[in-house]
Amino acid sequence: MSDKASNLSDAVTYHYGRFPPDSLDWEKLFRPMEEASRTLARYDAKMTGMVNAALLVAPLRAQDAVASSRMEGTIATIGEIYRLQADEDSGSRNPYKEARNDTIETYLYSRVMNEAQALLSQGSPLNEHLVRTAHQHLLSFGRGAAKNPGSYKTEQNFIGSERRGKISFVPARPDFVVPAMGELFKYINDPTISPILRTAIAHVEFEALHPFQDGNGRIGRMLITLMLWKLGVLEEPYFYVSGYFEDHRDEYIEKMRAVSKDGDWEGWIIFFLEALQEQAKANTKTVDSIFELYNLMRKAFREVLKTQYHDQVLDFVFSKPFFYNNTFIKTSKIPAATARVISKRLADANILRVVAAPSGRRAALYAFGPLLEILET
Ligand SMILES: Nc1ncnc2c1ncn2[C@@H]1O[C@H](COP(=O)(O)OP(=O)(O)OP(=O)(O)O)[C@@H](O)[C@H]1O
Repeated sequence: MSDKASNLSDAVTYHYGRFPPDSLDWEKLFRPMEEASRTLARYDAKMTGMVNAALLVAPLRAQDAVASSRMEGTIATIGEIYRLQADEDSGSRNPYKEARNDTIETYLYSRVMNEAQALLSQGSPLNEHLVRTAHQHLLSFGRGAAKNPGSYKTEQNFIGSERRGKISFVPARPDFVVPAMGELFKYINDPTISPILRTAIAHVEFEALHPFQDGNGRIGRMLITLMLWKLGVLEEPYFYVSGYFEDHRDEYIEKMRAVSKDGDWEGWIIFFLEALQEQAKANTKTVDSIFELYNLMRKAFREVLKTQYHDQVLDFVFSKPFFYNNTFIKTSKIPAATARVISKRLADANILRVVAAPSGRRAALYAFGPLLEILET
Protein backbone atom coordinates (compact mmCIF):
# COMPACT_ATOMS: atom_id res chain seq x y z
CA MET A 1 0.00 0.00 0.00
CA SER A 2 1.70 3.18 -1.06
CA ASP A 3 -0.88 5.95 -1.36
CA LYS A 4 -1.24 8.99 0.89
CA ALA A 5 -2.32 8.35 4.41
CA SER A 6 -5.98 9.16 4.89
CA ASN A 7 -6.40 7.88 8.39
CA LEU A 8 -3.40 7.72 10.68
CA SER A 9 -5.23 7.68 14.02
CA ASP A 10 -4.15 4.10 14.97
CA ALA A 11 -0.92 4.07 13.04
CA VAL A 12 2.34 2.92 14.59
CA THR A 13 5.54 4.47 13.25
CA TYR A 14 8.91 2.80 12.54
CA HIS A 15 11.12 2.46 15.64
CA TYR A 16 13.78 5.08 14.78
CA GLY A 17 17.05 4.63 16.70
CA ARG A 18 16.01 1.33 18.27
CA PHE A 19 17.60 -1.18 15.88
CA PRO A 20 19.27 -3.44 16.79
CA PRO A 21 17.80 -3.89 20.27
CA ASP A 22 20.29 -2.93 23.04
CA SER A 23 19.36 -5.83 25.26
CA LEU A 24 17.02 -8.82 25.21
CA ASP A 25 15.32 -10.71 28.01
CA TRP A 26 17.24 -14.00 27.81
CA GLU A 27 15.13 -15.61 30.48
CA LYS A 28 12.20 -15.48 28.08
CA LEU A 29 14.21 -16.42 25.02
CA PHE A 30 16.55 -19.12 26.20
CA ARG A 31 14.19 -22.12 26.02
CA PRO A 32 12.39 -21.26 22.78
CA MET A 33 15.79 -20.59 21.17
CA GLU A 34 17.12 -23.97 22.33
CA GLU A 35 14.01 -25.80 21.15
CA ALA A 36 13.90 -24.14 17.75
CA SER A 37 17.63 -24.77 17.19
CA ARG A 38 17.20 -28.43 18.03
CA THR A 39 14.13 -28.80 15.82
CA LEU A 40 15.87 -27.18 12.86
CA ALA A 41 19.01 -29.27 13.36
CA ARG A 42 16.87 -32.44 13.30
CA TYR A 43 14.95 -31.19 10.27
CA ASP A 44 18.16 -30.37 8.42
CA ALA A 45 19.71 -33.76 9.20
CA LYS A 46 16.61 -35.56 7.97
CA MET A 47 16.27 -33.57 4.76
CA THR A 48 19.93 -33.57 3.77
CA GLY A 49 20.27 -37.27 4.63
CA MET A 50 17.44 -38.28 2.31
CA VAL A 51 18.21 -40.02 -0.98
CA ASN A 52 17.29 -37.67 -3.81
CA ALA A 53 16.72 -34.83 -1.34
CA ALA A 54 17.01 -31.97 -3.84
CA LEU A 55 14.29 -33.50 -6.01
CA LEU A 56 11.89 -34.43 -3.23
CA VAL A 57 12.19 -31.23 -1.22
CA ALA A 58 11.96 -28.86 -4.23
CA PRO A 59 8.13 -28.76 -4.19
CA LEU A 60 8.30 -26.96 -0.82
CA ARG A 61 9.61 -23.96 -2.72
CA ALA A 62 6.56 -23.87 -4.97
CA GLN A 63 4.32 -24.27 -1.92
CA ASP A 64 6.07 -21.37 -0.21
CA ALA A 65 5.67 -19.19 -3.30
CA VAL A 66 1.93 -19.85 -3.23
CA ALA A 67 1.56 -19.16 0.53
CA SER A 68 3.78 -16.07 0.59
CA SER A 69 2.07 -14.52 -2.43
CA ARG A 70 -1.39 -15.42 -1.13
CA MET A 71 -0.68 -13.42 2.03
CA GLU A 72 -0.58 -10.34 -0.15
CA GLY A 73 -3.78 -11.23 -1.99
CA THR A 74 -2.09 -12.84 -5.00
CA ILE A 75 -3.94 -16.11 -5.48
CA ALA A 76 -2.59 -19.01 -7.54
CA THR A 77 -2.48 -22.79 -7.17
CA ILE A 78 0.58 -25.02 -7.25
CA GLY A 79 -0.83 -26.66 -10.39
CA GLU A 80 -0.93 -23.29 -12.15
CA ILE A 81 2.69 -22.63 -11.19
CA TYR A 82 3.91 -25.95 -12.54
CA ARG A 83 1.82 -25.53 -15.67
CA LEU A 84 3.42 -22.16 -16.36
CA GLN A 85 6.81 -23.77 -15.82
CA ALA A 86 5.82 -26.38 -18.44
CA ASP A 87 4.92 -23.62 -20.90
CA GLU A 88 8.26 -21.96 -20.33
CA ASP A 89 10.17 -25.26 -20.62
CA SER A 90 8.45 -26.06 -23.91
CA GLY A 91 10.19 -23.08 -25.50
CA SER A 92 6.95 -21.19 -26.10
CA ARG A 93 7.79 -17.68 -27.36
CA ASN A 94 5.32 -16.11 -24.99
CA PRO A 95 4.73 -18.55 -22.13
CA TYR A 96 2.85 -15.94 -20.10
CA LYS A 97 0.27 -15.24 -22.80
CA GLU A 98 -2.53 -17.35 -21.39
CA ALA A 99 -1.63 -17.14 -17.69
CA ARG A 100 -3.35 -14.95 -15.13
CA ASN A 101 -1.32 -12.12 -13.54
CA ASP A 102 -1.52 -13.75 -10.12
CA THR A 103 -0.13 -16.99 -11.53
CA ILE A 104 2.75 -15.19 -13.20
CA GLU A 105 3.61 -13.23 -10.04
CA THR A 106 3.57 -16.39 -7.93
CA TYR A 107 5.62 -18.26 -10.52
CA LEU A 108 8.17 -15.43 -10.52
CA TYR A 109 8.43 -15.76 -6.74
CA SER A 110 9.54 -19.37 -6.97
CA ARG A 111 11.86 -18.58 -9.88
CA VAL A 112 13.48 -15.68 -8.02
CA MET A 113 13.97 -17.84 -4.94
CA ASN A 114 15.65 -20.42 -7.15
CA GLU A 115 17.90 -17.79 -8.74
CA ALA A 116 18.92 -16.33 -5.38
CA GLN A 117 19.78 -19.81 -4.09
CA ALA A 118 21.87 -20.46 -7.22
CA LEU A 119 23.74 -17.14 -6.83
CA LEU A 120 24.49 -17.80 -3.17
CA SER A 121 25.69 -21.31 -3.85
CA GLN A 122 28.04 -19.91 -6.52
CA GLY A 123 29.58 -17.71 -3.83
CA SER A 124 27.65 -14.42 -4.10
CA PRO A 125 27.46 -12.71 -0.72
CA LEU A 126 24.17 -12.22 1.10
CA ASN A 127 24.01 -8.47 0.61
CA GLU A 128 21.88 -5.58 -0.61
CA HIS A 129 22.81 -6.25 -4.22
CA LEU A 130 21.36 -9.76 -4.00
CA VAL A 131 18.13 -8.48 -2.45
CA ARG A 132 17.75 -5.70 -5.00
CA THR A 133 18.36 -8.12 -7.86
CA ALA A 134 15.73 -10.48 -6.41
CA HIS A 135 13.32 -7.55 -6.13
CA GLN A 136 14.03 -6.47 -9.70
CA HIS A 137 13.22 -9.92 -11.03
CA LEU A 138 10.20 -10.44 -8.77
CA LEU A 139 8.58 -7.24 -10.01
CA SER A 140 9.71 -7.63 -13.60
CA PHE A 141 6.24 -8.31 -14.93
CA GLY A 142 2.76 -6.74 -14.95
CA ARG A 143 1.67 -4.68 -11.95
CA GLY A 144 5.15 -4.78 -10.40
CA ALA A 145 6.95 -3.33 -13.40
CA ALA A 146 5.67 0.19 -12.65
CA LYS A 147 6.83 0.00 -9.03
CA ASN A 148 10.57 0.64 -9.37
CA PRO A 149 11.83 -2.94 -9.49
CA GLY A 150 15.27 -3.19 -7.90
CA SER A 151 15.24 0.35 -6.46
CA TYR A 152 14.52 1.56 -2.96
CA LYS A 153 11.45 3.71 -2.43
CA THR A 154 11.60 7.43 -3.05
CA GLU A 155 8.23 8.23 -1.46
CA GLN A 156 6.81 7.39 1.95
CA ASN A 157 4.78 4.16 1.90
CA PHE A 158 2.10 2.98 4.33
CA ILE A 159 0.77 -0.39 5.49
CA GLY A 160 -2.90 -0.86 6.10
CA SER A 161 -6.24 -1.47 4.52
CA GLU A 162 -6.30 0.30 1.18
CA ARG A 163 -10.07 -0.24 0.94
CA ARG A 164 -10.88 1.39 4.25
CA GLY A 165 -8.06 3.94 3.98
CA LYS A 166 -6.95 2.95 7.48
CA ILE A 167 -3.19 3.03 8.06
CA SER A 168 -1.83 0.62 10.67
CA PHE A 169 1.87 1.16 10.18
CA VAL A 170 4.12 3.90 8.82
CA PRO A 171 7.43 2.34 7.72
CA ALA A 172 10.77 4.18 7.71
CA ARG A 173 11.18 7.40 5.71
CA PRO A 174 12.74 7.01 2.23
CA ASP A 175 15.85 9.04 3.17
CA PHE A 176 16.41 6.74 6.14
CA VAL A 177 16.30 3.56 4.06
CA VAL A 178 19.74 3.68 2.41
CA PRO A 179 21.79 3.94 5.63
CA ALA A 180 19.36 1.63 7.45
CA MET A 181 19.71 -1.12 4.84
CA GLY A 182 23.49 -0.83 5.22
CA GLU A 183 23.08 -1.27 8.98
CA LEU A 184 20.70 -4.18 8.47
CA PHE A 185 23.15 -6.11 6.30
CA LYS A 186 25.99 -5.36 8.74
CA TYR A 187 23.78 -6.95 11.39
CA ILE A 188 22.81 -9.90 9.14
CA ASN A 189 26.49 -10.70 8.61
CA ASP A 190 27.58 -10.19 12.23
CA PRO A 191 29.01 -13.56 13.30
CA THR A 192 28.85 -12.71 17.02
CA ILE A 193 25.05 -13.06 17.13
CA SER A 194 23.14 -16.37 16.95
CA PRO A 195 22.06 -16.99 13.33
CA ILE A 196 18.46 -17.85 14.26
CA LEU A 197 18.17 -14.69 16.33
CA ARG A 198 19.66 -12.63 13.51
CA THR A 199 17.11 -14.10 11.11
CA ALA A 200 14.18 -13.30 13.42
CA ILE A 201 15.30 -9.73 14.07
CA ALA A 202 16.33 -9.07 10.47
CA HIS A 203 12.88 -10.06 9.22
CA VAL A 204 10.98 -7.62 11.36
CA GLU A 205 13.55 -4.91 10.68
CA PHE A 206 13.29 -5.43 6.93
CA GLU A 207 9.49 -5.32 7.04
CA ALA A 208 9.45 -2.27 9.31
CA LEU A 209 11.82 -0.40 6.99
CA HIS A 210 9.69 -1.51 4.00
CA PRO A 211 12.56 -0.41 1.74
CA PHE A 212 10.75 -0.96 -1.57
CA GLN A 213 7.58 0.61 -2.87
CA ASP A 214 6.04 -2.87 -3.26
CA GLY A 215 7.01 -6.50 -2.77
CA ASN A 216 8.44 -6.09 0.75
CA GLY A 217 6.44 -8.91 2.31
CA ARG A 218 7.54 -11.41 -0.31
CA ILE A 219 11.22 -10.39 -0.46
CA GLY A 220 11.39 -10.35 3.35
CA ARG A 221 10.02 -13.89 3.59
CA MET A 222 12.47 -15.14 0.94
CA LEU A 223 15.29 -13.70 3.02
CA ILE A 224 14.33 -15.98 5.92
CA THR A 225 15.12 -19.14 3.93
CA LEU A 226 18.28 -17.62 2.50
CA MET A 227 19.53 -16.45 5.90
CA LEU A 228 18.87 -19.71 7.73
CA TRP A 229 20.88 -21.47 5.07
CA LYS A 230 23.73 -19.01 4.48
CA LEU A 231 24.23 -18.26 8.16
CA GLY A 232 24.73 -21.97 8.79
CA VAL A 233 21.55 -23.07 10.57
CA LEU A 234 20.78 -25.34 7.60
CA GLU A 235 23.15 -27.15 5.32
CA GLU A 236 20.79 -26.77 2.37
CA PRO A 237 18.07 -24.17 1.63
CA TYR A 238 15.28 -26.66 2.22
CA PHE A 239 13.22 -24.80 4.80
CA TYR A 240 10.32 -22.48 3.99
CA VAL A 241 8.12 -20.79 6.56
CA SER A 242 5.42 -18.74 4.76
CA GLY A 243 2.73 -21.38 5.31
CA TYR A 244 2.74 -20.73 9.06
CA PHE A 245 2.65 -16.96 8.60
CA GLU A 246 -0.26 -17.31 6.22
CA ASP A 247 -2.20 -19.45 8.72
CA HIS A 248 -1.44 -16.97 11.54
CA ARG A 249 -1.49 -13.79 9.49
CA ASP A 250 -3.03 -11.46 12.10
CA GLU A 251 -0.67 -12.57 14.83
CA TYR A 252 2.32 -12.32 12.45
CA ILE A 253 1.50 -8.71 11.70
CA GLU A 254 0.51 -7.81 15.27
CA LYS A 255 3.77 -9.17 16.71
CA MET A 256 5.80 -7.15 14.22
CA ARG A 257 3.75 -4.05 14.93
CA ALA A 258 4.38 -4.48 18.68
CA VAL A 259 8.13 -4.25 18.07
CA SER A 260 7.79 -0.70 16.77
CA LYS A 261 4.94 0.21 19.12
CA ASP A 262 6.19 -1.17 22.46
CA GLY A 263 9.74 -2.37 21.76
CA ASP A 264 8.49 -5.95 22.25
CA TRP A 265 11.31 -7.72 20.37
CA GLU A 266 10.95 -10.80 22.58
CA GLY A 267 7.27 -11.26 21.68
CA TRP A 268 8.16 -11.23 17.99
CA ILE A 269 11.17 -13.53 18.42
CA ILE A 270 9.13 -16.10 20.38
CA PHE A 271 6.41 -16.04 17.71
CA PHE A 272 9.05 -16.45 14.99
CA LEU A 273 10.67 -19.42 16.77
CA GLU A 274 7.26 -21.05 17.19
CA ALA A 275 6.69 -20.55 13.43
CA LEU A 276 9.99 -22.30 12.66
CA GLN A 277 9.07 -25.25 14.87
CA GLU A 278 5.55 -25.70 13.56
CA GLN A 279 6.52 -25.23 9.94
CA ALA A 280 9.33 -27.77 10.35
CA LYS A 281 6.62 -30.29 11.35
CA ALA A 282 4.40 -29.35 8.41
CA ASN A 283 7.29 -29.48 5.92
CA THR A 284 8.40 -32.86 7.27
CA LYS A 285 4.90 -34.22 6.82
CA THR A 286 4.77 -33.02 3.22
CA VAL A 287 8.20 -34.39 2.37
CA ASP A 288 7.35 -37.74 4.03
CA SER A 289 4.27 -38.01 1.83
CA ILE A 290 6.30 -37.14 -1.27
CA PHE A 291 8.89 -39.75 -0.31
CA GLU A 292 6.22 -42.39 0.24
CA LEU A 293 4.68 -41.61 -3.15
CA TYR A 294 8.11 -41.76 -4.76
CA ASN A 295 8.72 -45.28 -3.45
CA LEU A 296 5.26 -46.42 -4.46
CA MET A 297 5.67 -44.98 -7.95
CA ARG A 298 9.10 -46.49 -8.32
CA LYS A 299 7.49 -49.92 -8.28
CA ALA A 300 4.61 -48.84 -10.49
CA PHE A 301 6.89 -47.23 -13.11
CA ARG A 302 9.05 -50.37 -13.24
CA GLU A 303 6.01 -52.59 -13.77
CA VAL A 304 4.28 -50.37 -16.31
CA LEU A 305 7.29 -49.27 -18.32
CA LYS A 306 9.47 -52.38 -18.41
CA THR A 307 12.43 -50.34 -19.60
CA GLN A 308 15.86 -49.48 -18.23
CA TYR A 309 14.76 -45.82 -18.12
CA HIS A 310 12.11 -46.19 -15.41
CA ASP A 311 14.04 -44.31 -12.70
CA GLN A 312 14.98 -41.52 -15.08
CA VAL A 313 11.32 -41.07 -16.00
CA LEU A 314 10.28 -41.16 -12.36
CA ASP A 315 12.68 -38.34 -11.47
CA PHE A 316 11.47 -36.37 -14.47
CA VAL A 317 7.80 -36.43 -13.47
CA PHE A 318 8.64 -35.61 -9.84
CA SER A 319 10.62 -32.57 -10.99
CA LYS A 320 7.99 -31.53 -13.55
CA PRO A 321 4.51 -32.65 -12.55
CA PHE A 322 3.19 -30.75 -15.60
CA PHE A 323 5.07 -31.23 -18.85
CA TYR A 324 4.68 -31.14 -22.61
CA ASN A 325 5.67 -34.33 -24.36
CA ASN A 326 8.21 -32.49 -26.53
CA THR A 327 10.00 -31.23 -23.40
CA PHE A 328 10.13 -34.78 -22.07
CA ILE A 329 11.48 -36.11 -25.37
CA LYS A 330 14.06 -33.31 -25.61
CA THR A 331 15.32 -33.21 -22.03
CA SER A 332 14.94 -36.71 -20.59
CA LYS A 333 17.95 -38.05 -22.58
CA ILE A 334 15.88 -41.06 -23.60
CA PRO A 335 15.76 -41.97 -27.31
CA ALA A 336 12.81 -40.11 -28.82
CA ALA A 337 10.86 -43.16 -30.03
CA THR A 338 11.15 -44.82 -26.59
CA ALA A 339 10.21 -41.59 -24.80
CA ARG A 340 7.00 -41.36 -26.87
CA VAL A 341 6.03 -44.92 -25.91
CA ILE A 342 6.82 -44.20 -22.23
CA SER A 343 4.52 -41.19 -21.85
CA LYS A 344 1.74 -43.01 -23.67
CA ARG A 345 2.07 -46.05 -21.42
CA LEU A 346 1.96 -43.93 -18.29
CA ALA A 347 -1.16 -42.18 -19.54
CA ASP A 348 -2.79 -45.52 -20.48
CA ALA A 349 -2.08 -46.75 -16.94
CA ASN A 350 -3.71 -43.57 -15.53
CA ILE A 351 -0.49 -42.53 -13.81
CA LEU A 352 -0.31 -39.45 -16.01
CA ARG A 353 -3.37 -37.42 -16.91
CA VAL A 354 -3.70 -35.99 -20.40
CA VAL A 355 -4.44 -32.32 -19.78
CA ALA A 356 -4.40 -31.38 -23.46
CA ALA A 357 -4.17 -33.79 -26.37
CA PRO A 358 -1.64 -32.95 -29.10
CA SER A 359 -2.99 -30.47 -31.59
CA GLY A 360 -1.24 -29.04 -34.65
CA ARG A 361 2.33 -28.25 -33.67
CA ARG A 362 1.51 -28.40 -29.98
CA ALA A 363 2.62 -31.54 -28.11
CA ALA A 364 0.43 -33.32 -25.56
CA LEU A 365 0.39 -31.79 -22.08
CA TYR A 366 0.54 -34.26 -19.18
CA ALA A 367 0.04 -33.89 -15.43
CA PHE A 368 1.27 -36.14 -12.65
CA GLY A 369 -1.76 -35.85 -10.38
CA PRO A 370 -0.66 -37.78 -7.27
CA LEU A 371 2.17 -35.32 -6.52
CA LEU A 372 -0.03 -32.29 -7.15
CA GLU A 373 -2.64 -33.70 -4.76
CA ILE A 374 -0.08 -33.89 -1.94
CA LEU A 375 1.05 -30.34 -2.55
CA GLU A 376 -2.39 -28.84 -2.81
CA THR A 377 -3.74 -30.19 0.48
N1 LIG B 1 3.20 -3.36 11.51
C1 LIG B 1 4.07 -3.96 10.71
N2 LIG B 1 5.37 -3.93 10.99
C2 LIG B 1 6.26 -4.51 10.20
N3 LIG B 1 5.92 -5.19 9.08
C3 LIG B 1 4.65 -5.26 8.75
C4 LIG B 1 3.66 -4.66 9.54
N4 LIG B 1 2.47 -4.90 8.97
C5 LIG B 1 2.72 -5.63 7.85
N5 LIG B 1 4.02 -5.87 7.72
C6 LIG B 1 4.69 -6.61 6.62
O1 LIG B 1 4.34 -5.99 5.40
C7 LIG B 1 3.87 -6.97 4.47
C8 LIG B 1 2.80 -6.37 3.60
O2 LIG B 1 3.18 -5.14 3.22
P1 LIG B 1 2.40 -4.44 2.03
O3 LIG B 1 0.94 -4.68 2.13
O4 LIG B 1 2.89 -3.06 1.92
O5 LIG B 1 2.92 -5.32 0.90
P2 LIG B 1 4.10 -5.02 -0.06
O6 LIG B 1 5.12 -4.18 0.51
O7 LIG B 1 3.43 -4.54 -1.25
O8 LIG B 1 4.70 -6.43 -0.24
P3 LIG B 1 4.01 -7.52 -1.09
O9 LIG B 1 3.82 -6.97 -2.47
O10 LIG B 1 4.93 -8.65 -1.02
O11 LIG B 1 2.75 -7.67 -0.43
C9 LIG B 1 3.32 -8.08 5.34
O12 LIG B 1 3.33 -9.32 4.67
C10 LIG B 1 4.26 -8.06 6.51
O13 LIG B 1 5.41 -8.83 6.23
